[in-house]
Amino acid sequence: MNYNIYNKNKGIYVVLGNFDGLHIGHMSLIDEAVKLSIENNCYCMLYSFKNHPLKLINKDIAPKLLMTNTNKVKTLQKKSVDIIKLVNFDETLMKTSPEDFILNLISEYNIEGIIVGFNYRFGYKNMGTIDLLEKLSTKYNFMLKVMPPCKVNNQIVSSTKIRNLISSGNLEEANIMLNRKYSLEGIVVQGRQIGRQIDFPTANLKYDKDFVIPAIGVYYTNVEYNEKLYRAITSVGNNPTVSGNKLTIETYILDFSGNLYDKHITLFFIKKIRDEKKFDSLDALKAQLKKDKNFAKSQPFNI
Ligand SMILES: Cc1cc2nc3c(=O)[nH]c(=O)nc-3n(C[C@H](O)[C@H](O)[C@H](O)COP(=O)(O)O)c2cc1C
Ligand SMILES: Nc1ncnc2c1ncn2[C@@H]1O[C@H](COP(=O)(O)OP(=O)(O)OP(=O)(O)O)[C@@H](O)[C@H]1O
Repeated sequence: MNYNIYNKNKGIYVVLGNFDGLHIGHMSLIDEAVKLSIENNCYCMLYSFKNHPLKLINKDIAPKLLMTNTNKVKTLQKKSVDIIKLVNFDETLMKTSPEDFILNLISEYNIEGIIVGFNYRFGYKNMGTIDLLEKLSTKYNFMLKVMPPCKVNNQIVSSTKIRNLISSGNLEEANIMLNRKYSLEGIVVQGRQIGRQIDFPTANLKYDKDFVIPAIGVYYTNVEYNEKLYRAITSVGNNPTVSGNKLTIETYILDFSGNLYDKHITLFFIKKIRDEKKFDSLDALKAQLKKDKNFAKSQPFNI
């Protein structure tokens, strides 16, 4: 991770972009960079930002995120990316012109090649285009590879598209574009303890509001706790039956008993089962939960 420990005489193939979610489009760039670096006895580097640029530029329209930096780094390490550089997107960086952005990069690192996607934009006000990057590659003598759009069902995969799919409850399609199951993680906190009265104790997730929350509804999920995986059903909702007044993410874990308060869990969202409903009684809710549980039992582990 630390460039200082690398051999500065060895060249670097670098991928540039935001990379929120590391979806299959992002991965096509990363796979290409890994391949080129191996073929040319160079390093492979991902150069990106710690914080989403829009958080600084206009925080009102900054998107909710798909992935933590910790998980991003873990995934990239598994992919054999040698150098992962996540820089702070600050005022100075924001005001850097497209040419200076590239100049800074090639003066700091021994860049052999740059790999970007077909729609990559860079520098102040996103003024840098692929056309400009091509000119700069000749001027400053680096190789440039522009990857074609990666599509699913004829739709171009993007972080924005995936965020919209998740927040509208289409986890199955989002998961195809991510090539993994969308997950949220956090600590389990106390709820109102109504669940246990109807034999469905639930783990209430203390979720981080910076990340994309799936649409209100009930989901088949898998839960990772203590390095073990369980089938589960998760409600994302306001719990109208018990007059809830805030959005909670509550999970009933099959084949599990024990105290989860203050414990860390990861929820993998696999598919939406149904919409949230206001039931006339707790018994009616319980009857529905039994059905949801039976559905989960019939599903394979899926992460
Ligand atoms: C899989 C699952 C599905 C649920 N579906 C609904 C629902 O459709 N309508 C509703 O009002 N509450 C629903 N709930 C929420 C329950 O009302 C809630 O879990 C229960 O009140 C327990 O809350 P507590 O953890 O605060 O004790 C669901 C909970 C789970 C785990
Ligand atoms: N579907 C795709 N196919 C090929 N390259 C892609 C694809 N999506 C993004 N890229 C490339 O990956 C890099 C990172 O892009 P970026 O993080 O902006 O992705 P994005 O998914 O398009 O995000 P957003 O939806 O926020 O615009 C860029 O070089 C971009 O061109």
